[in-house]
Amino acid sequence: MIESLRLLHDRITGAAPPPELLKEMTRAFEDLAVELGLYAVSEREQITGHRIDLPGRGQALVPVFTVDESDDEHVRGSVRFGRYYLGGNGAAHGGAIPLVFDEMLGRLANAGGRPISRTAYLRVDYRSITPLDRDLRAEAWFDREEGRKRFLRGAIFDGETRCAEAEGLFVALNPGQP
Ligand SMILES: CCCCCCCCCCCC(=O)SCCNC(=O)CCNC(=O)[C@H](O)C(C)(C)COP(=O)(O)OP(=O)(O)OC[C@H]1O[C@@H](n2cnc3c(N)ncnc32)[C@H](O)[C@@H]1OP(=O)(O)O
Repeated sequence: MIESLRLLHDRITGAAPPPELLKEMTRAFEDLAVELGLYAVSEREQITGHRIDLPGRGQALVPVFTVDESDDEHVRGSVRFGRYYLGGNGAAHGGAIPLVFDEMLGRLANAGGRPISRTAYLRVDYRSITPLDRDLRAEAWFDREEGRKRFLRGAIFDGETRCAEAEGLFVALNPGQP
């Protein structure tokens, strides 16, 4: 379902249907929303975002980061920004790119049986435009650890071109911390 939703996001962003069809589709979306509302659950019971076996954890917010190889200190894979993430002139939106870094760095920060941490800061440098509809190489790695503080870095490449890079601080949560 989430795969279909991602496709729908891309198609809606890139389409200009006639008004009658728009009305018809709007009604269909509203009907779906009403039906899903009948099955509302708590955060703990929800499926999306909790399915680590599915692309993008089965959530539709963040572009899917596909892991090719990983260990406790490093992860390497690919990411593709669909039309939904358009900023302008074929380039991904500057707010969409940190979503990917937060996901990549955050998952690595919490990998290897480490206690759960949260993002304290995420700094992103945009080195070149990040093109849509291309498989981009994405990497994240541990830089250093100081007590509860975990410093991680990451980068996204289009071929040899460095599109964006990031540094994030993740702080391990104390017991009982939300
Ligand atoms: C299937 C599931 C998969 C799940 C896979 C999920 C992957 C996605 C992961 C996404 C992760 C997120 O987006 S999490 C959501 C976004 N982040 C948040 O909402 C976090 C909100 N902020 C907080 O909760 C808090 O500020 C914390 C936890 C980050 C830190 O608070 P704290 O625990 O009280 O600790 P505190 O004493 O303030 O700080 C500890 C040390 O860190 C330093 N420090 C703290 N913040 C900063 C900062 N912004 N910049 C510099 N340094 C900082 C302090 O100076 C201190 O250094 P020193 O004096 O010790 O040297």
